[in-house]
Amino acid sequence: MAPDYPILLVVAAALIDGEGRVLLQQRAPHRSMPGLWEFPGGKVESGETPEAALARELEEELGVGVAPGAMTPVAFASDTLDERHLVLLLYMAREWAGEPHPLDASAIRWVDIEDMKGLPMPPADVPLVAALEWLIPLRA
Ligand SMILES: Nc1nc2c([nH]c(=O)n2[C@H]2C[C@H](O)[C@@H](COP(=O)(O)OP(=O)(O)OP(=O)(O)O)O2)c(=O)[nH]1
Repeated sequence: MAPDYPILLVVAAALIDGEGRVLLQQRAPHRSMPGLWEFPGGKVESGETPEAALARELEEELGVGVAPGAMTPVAFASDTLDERHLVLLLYMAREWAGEPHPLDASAIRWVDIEDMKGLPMPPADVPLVAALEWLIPLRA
């Protein structure tokens, strides 16, 4: 039987620009999984709703404001991570206030789905990329 690991609840966002590209950020050298590209977001703190946690993380990490009503839940990932079990809730947003800057990450970049498939990402993100491929309309 699998070990009884505690749940680690994480929220993340796929910010989508007018060309259907998604913003990814590169994990900093002092983090776990350094150098991997991820969706901006982070852990839900005690007493926080997922939407409040995501708004806080996007402000801290990118300096952008996203209203709770502008976040659409789209997919989740479930994966063992070290001695915890990660449950990651992915939201999509097409509107935000401010210009994103890498306040916490090594870098940010806008990528289309094909580019995203070629970037090193955390293992839990693989099914999320597949889900986004279905959700973001292909552009000619
Ligand atoms: N933000 C984000 N986190 C992700 C993704 N995929 C994935 O496995 N994670 C993991 C990495 C972290 O263990 C956790 C998010 O925690 P965090 O961002 O608040 O904290 P952190 O980088 O300091 O995490 P850590 O160094 O303590 O592991 O979720 C993703 O796409 N976005």
